[in-house]
Amino acid sequence: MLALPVPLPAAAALALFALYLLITFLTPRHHPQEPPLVRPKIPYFGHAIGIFRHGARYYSDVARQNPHSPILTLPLPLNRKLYLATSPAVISACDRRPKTVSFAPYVVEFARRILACSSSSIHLLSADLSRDGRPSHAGLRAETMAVMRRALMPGEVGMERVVRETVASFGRGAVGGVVGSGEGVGLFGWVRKGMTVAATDAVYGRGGNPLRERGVLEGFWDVEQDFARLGLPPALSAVIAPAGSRGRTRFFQAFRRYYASGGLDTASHLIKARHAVHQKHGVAAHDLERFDLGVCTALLGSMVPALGWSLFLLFSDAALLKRMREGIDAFVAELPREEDQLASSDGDENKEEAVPTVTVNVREVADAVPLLESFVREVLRTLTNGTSARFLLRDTVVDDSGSTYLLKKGCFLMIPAAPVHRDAALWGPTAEVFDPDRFVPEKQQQQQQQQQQEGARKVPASGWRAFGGGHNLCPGRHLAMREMLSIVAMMVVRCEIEPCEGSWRTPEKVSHVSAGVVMPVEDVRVRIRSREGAERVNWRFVWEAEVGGAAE
Ligand code: HEM
Repeated sequence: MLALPVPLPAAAALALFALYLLITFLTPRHHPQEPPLVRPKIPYFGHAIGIFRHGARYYSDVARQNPHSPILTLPLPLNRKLYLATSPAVISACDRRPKTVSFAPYVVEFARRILACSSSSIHLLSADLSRDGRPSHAGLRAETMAVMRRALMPGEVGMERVVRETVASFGRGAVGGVVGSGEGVGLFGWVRKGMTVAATDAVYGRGGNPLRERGVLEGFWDVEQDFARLGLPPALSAVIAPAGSRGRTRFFQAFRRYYASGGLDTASHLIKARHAVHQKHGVAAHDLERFDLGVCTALLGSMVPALGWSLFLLFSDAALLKRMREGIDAFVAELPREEDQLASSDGDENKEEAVPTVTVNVREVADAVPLLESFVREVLRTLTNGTSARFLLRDTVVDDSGSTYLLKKGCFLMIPAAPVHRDAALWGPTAEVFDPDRFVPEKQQQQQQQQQQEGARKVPASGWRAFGGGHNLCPGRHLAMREMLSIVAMMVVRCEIEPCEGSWRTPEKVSHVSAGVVMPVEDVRVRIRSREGAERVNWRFVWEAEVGGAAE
């Protein structure tokens, strides 16, 4: 019999020792000045598994379990480290250092893994980070963001048009489609389809909108669902995320046809301005369609669940709906009705009747009914699960109430919004409660006075982070708020939403990497019908000075 050179228990011990050495070697060292270390429950891999499985919710859970420090260190496999910042002071300190606490490396990784861009585009994006880590102001990424920020500024004609067309299209397509049919629909699925079509029609042009091609809309949402898995190497992601991989390919093909067939001619200023920057920097033709996956993710990823939850939380709360309706109905009742439009009545061409046109300026509604904006802000406060992701390009020191923390070059930094939004030290004892009146000015004043009397801290601007913060603060925030306020106001005026089951049931929530707002695990079956008297009106919901805009 062949004798083993080493007895079995000794070999096992040796192997374990080698593994221990390997893990020790690959476990990052912790400097005493760095934020306190949180060891994972499953040695070595624990945090990585948690992040992969639970996304942003994992950060909130770790923060909740470790309330003693405003910033924490999470060791990751392969010698990597992630800092988790949760206090407004540390967060503001990080936000103030965009050159060293940078988002740019994530953009490069996103383009490489999710958009699967060619090496030439990766090179162009990487050029935004010069050798010493300072972002360049003339690179592809910096210029693209600059034109996007400009195009999405309040008051920009293009931006106003996008809001108006999105709201009108949602009214025409989504509301017009279900009202009167009497059929049950899944509320969140209905919002998803209606908003995807409406928002992309407004941005890419209705005629050539690639999201209207068969299967592309569904494919896009499969990509969002499989987002984390699509970041793996393509051969692997095709196996473990087949729906997302197919959806991504279908999306790219549809956008390739869009550019090839001159779809850009009818696009919004936002898309045309981005395209001009791409041309200027020589982005390869086959990468154009890939960057649009990034645009659609930003445009819809958070907006769709946020709108779905807004409608759910409003229509499932009879008392809240009543208060909202009283305010908005009173405002709308005062508006002039233009009786000059004739419409044929229900297919009978000989019988025509006058249909009044009512133009509702939602900015004025929001001024007259502060509950509307307060409600939407509270939806975002309580259901946001977004995370500002950053990368340390140099060693940096940040402080909080006299304590200083060293953040090392090459580490990740995550700023999840949820722990800040649920911090009782900022929001008071009702921090965890959904309070639609929280942001109504009178209530805010009362709260501030009370906080002053109790010597408590005022909620700082960085305490509400639904749209992130600092240099990378969401440039679509005005668009998003205007569209949400307009669509909520329109639904209040025009529709009734009732649960098919007889009573409302709140769905469980899950967080997805690509969405800044939690998603429902299951949809809620509802019936949507027109409010009595609302169907024979030609409604126009506009924002601010666009009273001359196109009617539905
Ligand atoms: C309710 C809807 C929305 C929410 C909650 C939301 C939230 C966010 C958050 C949390 C970030 C990351 C900010 C950071 O890193 O600190 C972000 C970034 C971004 N958002 Fe939004 N967003 C919404 C709608 C939109 C819309 C409609 C657009 C329009 C295109 C948009 C475009 C962008 C872009 C381009 C970025 C990247 C900014 C950069 O790289 O500097 N977002 N958004």
